[in-house]
Amino acid sequence: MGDEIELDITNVAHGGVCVSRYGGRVVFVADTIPGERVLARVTEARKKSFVRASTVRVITASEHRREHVWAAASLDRDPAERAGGAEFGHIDLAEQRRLLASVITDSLRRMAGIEREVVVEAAPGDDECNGLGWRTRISLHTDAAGRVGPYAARTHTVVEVPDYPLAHHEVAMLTLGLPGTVRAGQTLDVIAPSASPPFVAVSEGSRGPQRGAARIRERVGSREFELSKTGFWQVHLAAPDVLTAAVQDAIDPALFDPAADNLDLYGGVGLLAAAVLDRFPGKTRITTVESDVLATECAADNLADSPGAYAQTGRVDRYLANYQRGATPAELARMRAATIILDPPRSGAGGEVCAALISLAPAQLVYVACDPVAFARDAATLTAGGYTLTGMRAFDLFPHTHHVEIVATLVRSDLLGSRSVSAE
Ligand SMILES: C[S@@+](CC[C@H](N)C(=O)[O-])C[C@H]1O[C@@H](n2cnc3c(N)ncnc32)[C@H](O)[C@@H]1O
Repeated sequence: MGDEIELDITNVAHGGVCVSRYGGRVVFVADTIPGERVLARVTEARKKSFVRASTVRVITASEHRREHVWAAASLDRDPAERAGGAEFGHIDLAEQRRLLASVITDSLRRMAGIEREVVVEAAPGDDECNGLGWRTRISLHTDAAGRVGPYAARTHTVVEVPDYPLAHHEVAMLTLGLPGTVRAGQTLDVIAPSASPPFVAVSEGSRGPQRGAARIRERVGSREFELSKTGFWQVHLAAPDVLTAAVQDAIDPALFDPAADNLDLYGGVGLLAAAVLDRFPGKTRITTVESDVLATECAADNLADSPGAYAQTGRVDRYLANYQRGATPAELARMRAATIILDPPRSGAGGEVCAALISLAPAQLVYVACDPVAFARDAATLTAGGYTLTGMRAFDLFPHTHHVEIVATLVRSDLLGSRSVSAE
């Protein structure tokens, strides 16, 4: 710990760090780029197999190195004081996307044995503003010394910063007038919805505020969605539109049966169910399954104009297990004809949910993933269980960070090339 060592950086790893080797051990190095030689300080050495380090000085710079978009996260600060949340901000945007693509490709090859190239696509408008101003939500924290700010990278240490260049301008404006009477251990969620006034929600602890009945509104195309004040919503300004269009494109229309038991798993307030209903208007049936009661109530209201839409509160694993236990032969047939959208949290759907999906055997899955490694693990299970990855796109919905969104189609392998599928 604390040693400074010279390292040749060979590769990018998942999590916004790069890889080097030193004395036979793998080193995960922050704030660098493959191809660079850097002086790095060891910040964690608890494990035998690897250590962590942060770049202190660049000895040989990559051609892709740029001045960091956020001075508070740059090499000018001591590693312990660098703001978290912009770990790729020193790399040009095109190279950031190539690195994200290689993490996706490598994960799929290594974990699922799937060879597939992918291009990480920019969100509309991001290239024009160098990937800044997209965050409609930020979480800040407070400490006993009276500091208010983000956590330093990979820590729970609050650091003060003079600006928030990734934040939407309404969020950035609000950070200038944060409540002056904060106490240690509070979280301040600064939020700029697209169809409600911006606001700050103050809560105790780092687990986010208690949700209340108060709602805000977000606009996506010609639709408006209600959600509880600090409920889940896509963070990038353009993400709801981008994901709506991507999910609509990802559904194979030849395999879509409006009368099937179509599902929007991890459905939140119904954004992706609405995408399905708008793509296949009329009598389409779809149920959102979401564990957050307030989000489900909002989903029911948001989808109320579609008679075939239903919102169910519950954990996805339990919902699928109950379905399997109680389904009639007709229901099982409607499930085999179904299109299932799933948009799980970062940890992915996991083995139990994938096993239930394999057993229920819906015609096609549209998997929206925010973690390439969790996605690759689930893709391995699903492809071993009778699905084929037929399409995959990736989107840079978190510029200057290591996060990336994947939208993939997995079709039941016996249906490949089918002209249509029906529950009848
Ligand atoms: C990535 S968000 C997606 C929400 C929605 N699809 C959207 O785009 O707005 C994941 C959602 O899954 C919910 N969730 C997390 N674990 C769950 C589980 N085991 N069962 C059901 N919902 C879950 C969260 O509350 C959250 O709303």
